[in-house]
Amino acid sequence: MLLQELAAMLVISRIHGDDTVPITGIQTDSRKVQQGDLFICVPGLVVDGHDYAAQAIKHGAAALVTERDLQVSVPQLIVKDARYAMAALSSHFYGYASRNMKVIGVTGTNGKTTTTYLIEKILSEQGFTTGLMGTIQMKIGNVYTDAERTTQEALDLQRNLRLMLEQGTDYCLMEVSSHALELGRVKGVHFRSAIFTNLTQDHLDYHKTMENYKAAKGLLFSRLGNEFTDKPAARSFAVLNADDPASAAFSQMSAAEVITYGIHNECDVRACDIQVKASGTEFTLSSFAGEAVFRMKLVGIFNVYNALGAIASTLAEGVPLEQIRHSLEGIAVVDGRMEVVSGGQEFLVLVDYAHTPDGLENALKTIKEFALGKVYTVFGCGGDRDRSKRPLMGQVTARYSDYLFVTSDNPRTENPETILQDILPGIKEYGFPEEQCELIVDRRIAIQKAIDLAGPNDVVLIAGKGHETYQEIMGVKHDFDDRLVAKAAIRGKSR
Ligand SMILES: CC(=O)N[C@H]1[C@@H](OP(=O)(O)OP(=O)(O)OC[C@H]2O[C@@H](n3ccc(=O)[nH]c3=O)[C@H](O)[C@@H]2O)O[C@H](CO)[C@@H](O)[C@@H]1O[C@H](C)C(=O)N[C@@H](C)C(=O)N[C@H](CCC(=O)O)C(=O)O
Ligand SMILES: Nc1ncnc2c1ncn2[C@@H]1O[C@H](COP(=O)(O)OP(=O)(O)OP(=O)(O)O)[C@@H](O)[C@H]1O
Ligand SMILES: N[C@H](CCC[C@H](N)C(=O)O)C(=O)O
Ligand SMILES: [Mg+2]
Repeated sequence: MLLQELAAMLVISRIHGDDTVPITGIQTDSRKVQQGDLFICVPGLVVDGHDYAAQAIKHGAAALVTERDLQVSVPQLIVKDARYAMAALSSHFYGYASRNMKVIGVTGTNGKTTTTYLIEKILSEQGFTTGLMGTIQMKIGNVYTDAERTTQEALDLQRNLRLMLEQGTDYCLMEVSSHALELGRVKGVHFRSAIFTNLTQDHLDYHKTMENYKAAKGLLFSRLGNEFTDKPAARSFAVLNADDPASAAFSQMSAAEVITYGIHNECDVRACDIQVKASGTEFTLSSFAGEAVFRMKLVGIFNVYNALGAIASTLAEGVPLEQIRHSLEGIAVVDGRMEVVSGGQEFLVLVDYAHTPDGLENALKTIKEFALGKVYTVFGCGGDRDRSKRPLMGQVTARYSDYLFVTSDNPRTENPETILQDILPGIKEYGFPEEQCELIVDRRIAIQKAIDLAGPNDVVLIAGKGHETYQEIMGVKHDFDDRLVAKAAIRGKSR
């Protein structure tokens, strides 16, 4: 493709130098540039991509996209907004793949990964080829790769959507984070439907206020369904949680057909007679497509919400209710979400990815519904992330636990001890007994202690890391898997 063809994607742009230079690839990281690539200089929050232009040229960049004239030897496409250019040029370069498959986006504070997994299971069992993009991994065809981020940058995202299309993908299930919406990572993606799970506190380090955070989530819905069509395959749907107050605004800003789900408020797909047990969850579903009793192995009332979002969106795709039920009942666990660790012990050990105040409250409330003995909670808070959620996480764990082990969860560049001290005020404020709370920086020791203390009928919740297989300290990822550490602790339990 010639540089001039890409330049034509932006009205406000000008080329310095030869506009007929061929472009064979696009890169935004100078370290990855190869001969013939177009290097887009992105001004970041940490460094400025313009400072890496020389390195990109040294690696063979055929041209640059910049926000200012850099006086360089290669042709330059000067644009107003490099991030916008990244989305627009990548969409064009990779042939607008999302227009030729159905992309289902899931946004919300908690439940995105789970909901995408449930939908993926239902649709693949209908014989559709599915792709996944989210926190745990990406699936293209039958190949799974570990994910670095929940939602990729526009360049990688467009490239991967293209690869999915080439593998014959019918449906791409995509987690859409608020960072992604705010930073324009999904600009240009044509969404078939968008699902909203819930909005509670997280990421205030980045968004600053809950209003901004909500507005970022809203972007997904404001872009849906701008035309009516008599072709069912071309319609779009906004699938909203009727029990979350943010849904009203999202409903208003979307032109797509709205389908609501929930438990408490009036809605289109509703669960009632819910029973939560350690072995699973049961509920009766009433919907525009009929009624059915669901007996899921997934634990927790929050998983009823995730199931409802999945049911509503797949009913919209025309999947028969009975088959949705069959698929959902077949799912034993979503990796690292309320995952049972068994080593023959007389108490229940659960590894869960709850890493927000609301996520923890949901996980613990669920445990309280079936726990016969005491509840031991091992948890921490991520470094370089929303600090204001730390005391709130302390408070909520104190409310529902008998023993607390406050420990590290990816301190990243922060001092681990400081993070624990940020959590403590919430625990104290609740009036939690001091002798039942320990601050232990080493997560392995914290897990061992909780398991050593637990007795018959007790429950140990190890929260925050779920599927993660590392502990990130000072930019280094050390091997660490809560499930393996818990298993070893059960084996080594001091009697
Ligand atoms: C806040 C945020 O999302 N930041 C992302 C953003 O960073 P940035 O704009 O500050 O970029 P930067 O690091 O300053 O670099 C600027 C440019 O210089 C380039 N560069 C840099 C160094 C070099 O040697 N050569 C070079 O060309 C970079 O490739 C980049 O294009 O662009 C970077 C490059 O793509 C991302 O790595 C970075 O993600 C950071 C690491 C991150 O941690 N993001 C998290 C918060 C995130 O996105 N989380 C969400 C939500 C999680 C959830 O709730 O599930 C997610 O979707 O994962
Ligand atoms: N619908 C829900 N409502 C509240 N909490 C939930 C819900 N679903 C899951 N959780 C809790 O949140 C944790 C994370 O779930 P999941 O990974 O599905 O969310 P996510 O939105 O993908 O998170 P992330 O923002 O990290 O990508 C779970 O382990 C569980 O404790
Ligand atoms: N996607 C979330 C995951 C947090 C998981 C937790 N283990 C942590 O490191 O804080 C984030 O980046 O904020
Ligand atoms: Mg996720």
